[in-house]
Amino acid sequence: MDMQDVARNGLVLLGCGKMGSAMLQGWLNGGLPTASVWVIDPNPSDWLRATGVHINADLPESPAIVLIAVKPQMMGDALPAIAAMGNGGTLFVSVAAGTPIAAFEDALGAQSPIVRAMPNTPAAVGRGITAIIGNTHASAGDMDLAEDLLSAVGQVVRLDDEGQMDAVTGVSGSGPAYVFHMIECMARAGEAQGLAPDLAMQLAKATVAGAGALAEAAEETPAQLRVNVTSPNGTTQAGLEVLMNETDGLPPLMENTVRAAADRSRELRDD
Ligand SMILES: NC(=O)C1=CN([C@@H]2O[C@H](COP(=O)(O)OP(=O)(O)OC[C@H]3O[C@@H](n4cnc5c(N)ncnc54)[C@H](O)[C@@H]3O)[C@@H](O)[C@H]2O)C=CC1
Ligand SMILES: O=C(O)[C@@H]1CCC=N1
Repeated sequence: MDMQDVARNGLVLLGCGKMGSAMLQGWLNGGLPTASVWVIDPNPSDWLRATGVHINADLPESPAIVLIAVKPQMMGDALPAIAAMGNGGTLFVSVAAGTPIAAFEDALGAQSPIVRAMPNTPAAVGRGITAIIGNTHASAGDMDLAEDLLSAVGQVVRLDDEGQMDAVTGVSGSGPAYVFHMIECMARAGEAQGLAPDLAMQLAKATVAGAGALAEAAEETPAQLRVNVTSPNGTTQAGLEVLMNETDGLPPLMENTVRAAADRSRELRDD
């Protein structure tokens, strides 16, 4: 099965909030026909209504893919709507944080191919990164199909152990929020140094976006790129002495941040 089969047999999206919309936007931009998409969501957004996809309509009996993008806490209410598609040719892909593959096998049938994925919201502009792992019934073809689908909205990496998903969630699933907060903080700090709010925000956004693009494109490591900015005894050195402090700078703060998110992912499994 490939993306043409997805267009032919249909894609069902269970839950289309922030993450579901980010991915759907990427697929529609990439050419997936709206007529091939069925969304189940009790509260469809204006954006979703305007896309022209089927919303809360009769579902195809055997779609190529069901993408599950509801909150982990809503899973029990939401899964019965798609349970009849289990144990057939449909591939289930869940992006829910915390919810383990075993929970989907219980709800959708032990023979169902299931891929657990952790994407992130830059998928909306084709710049996401998604980690995936399949259950024993997910064939090589199923994994390739999941990778094809998710590659349409950014990079895909495969995990070999479901236990890695909590750490992945702490780094890249939640990570965009850390970076957005860094933009907010840089802009606020610029204001504190006398810049107008709009200018401070423009400088902060462009700096984070440009540094990210350079980090991705350059041959050098991020550490070397940092050194390239840092003139001896110059301004960057003065700033980094605060930011890189091992006691109260970014290293312990980021370690605690990622740990807290990963711990929460572990807790969600047990909720
Ligand atoms: N927002 C993010 O950055 C990321 C979110 N995720 C995961 O994606 C999933 C969705 O998260 P968000 O999109 O942020 O949440 P959200 O709250 O924006 O979207 C959830 C959607 O599910 C719908 N919904 C509620 N009950 C339903 C039901 N019974 N049947 C069908 N739809 C139902 C809601 O109306 C809403 O539109 C979560 O499991 C989360 O862990 C994963 C990676 C990143
Ligand atoms: O905050 C959350 O629980 C979800 C999972 C990763 C990003 N957002």
